[in-house]
Amino acid sequence: MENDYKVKVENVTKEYELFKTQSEKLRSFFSLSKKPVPHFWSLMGITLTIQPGETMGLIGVNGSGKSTISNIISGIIPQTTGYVDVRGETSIVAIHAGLRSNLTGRENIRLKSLMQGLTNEEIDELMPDIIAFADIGDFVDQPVKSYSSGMRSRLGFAIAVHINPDILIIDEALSVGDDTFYQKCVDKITEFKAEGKTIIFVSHSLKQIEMLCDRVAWINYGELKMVGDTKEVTSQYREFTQWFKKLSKKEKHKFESERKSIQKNFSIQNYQKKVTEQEQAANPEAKDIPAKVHKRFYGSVISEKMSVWNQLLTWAVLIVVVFFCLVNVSGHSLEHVIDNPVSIVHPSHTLHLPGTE
Ligand SMILES: Nc1ncnc2c1ncn2[C@@H]1O[C@H](COP(=O)(O)OP(=O)(O)OP(=O)(O)O)[C@@H](O)[C@H]1O
Repeated sequence: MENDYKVKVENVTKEYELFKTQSEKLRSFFSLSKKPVPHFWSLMGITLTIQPGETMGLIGVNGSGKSTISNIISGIIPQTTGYVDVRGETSIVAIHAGLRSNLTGRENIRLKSLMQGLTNEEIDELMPDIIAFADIGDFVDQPVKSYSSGMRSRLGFAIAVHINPDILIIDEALSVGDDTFYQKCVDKITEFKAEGKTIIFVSHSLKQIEMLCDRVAWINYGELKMVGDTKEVTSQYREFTQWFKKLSKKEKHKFESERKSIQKNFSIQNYQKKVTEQEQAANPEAKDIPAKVHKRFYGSVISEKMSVWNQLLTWAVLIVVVFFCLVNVSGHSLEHVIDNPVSIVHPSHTLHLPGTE
């Protein structure tokens, strides 16, 4: 059914600005810098629907955008353009996301559970089960920064499956655990599937994908190359990877740099125009397609740059704060400074250092 979905992403893109320093990033945020910054489009228009109870696999070579789309769906990062509708609570298990390094395992369990809306009493009840599932011994009271990647994954997985999310997103988290833990996770995922939960499963292991997924989406250098039946998509992907492996080092490099160059030079305006034209061709009667496409592209996105109004407001607040600080330091009353503005730079009292007149 068209409307009976758990996750829907339409024409989703993600642009990164490749700043060299933090100050360059800050200057750009306040639109203070005119220096052009190289751009990279990690996603160039992904459209995907995931049904309730479905386990959707995400495959693709390194850097193709699997984690980016998973993070957008789980709300960790915003999309640059496009429509994202997620119906339910998500919980993501990823090697590099979700855990605070300076907090202990136990503190992370509490924090993540609180963020998921659980009460302290519910967390106290769940804590022993989560700790038992993670099976990381005394490390549970150590800061997460001291954990190995396998231990992080164990803890992340244990938390994610116990807080009972509607949508479980597993991003490469099974690849770092040992065999026993891997089996435990597979059993838990199978249990989740049997309960009718929705799962997004990112993996480089086609064996895992084939064992667990109902459908698979192949993300290829920021684009959705193929989506469909697990066997069909994995077989096409295998063909591609076998073809790629046979290339010489130079050919591989050429292929990858051509793809990356497309991602650097992607134009969101041209993409929007293309989508509009395609939809107009499919439905020539409809008059409002450009407006609908525009709304889908920009209707639910948060700008990562400050708008002109916000910039003006920020400057106004800053000026007022500085003014009041100066009035305070000058020692004059506000009325006095308003009547006599120059007095703001002539303090009402002079500091005398000890031993001086
Ligand atoms: N914060 C960022 N700033 C700049 N570029 C980024 C950032 N995060 C991701 N990228 C780029 O976006 C592209 C997609 O990254 P992503 O991590 O989504 O790929 P992936 O398919 O999950 O890769 P892998 O299989 O290696 O985990 C990569 O080229 C990556 O370098």
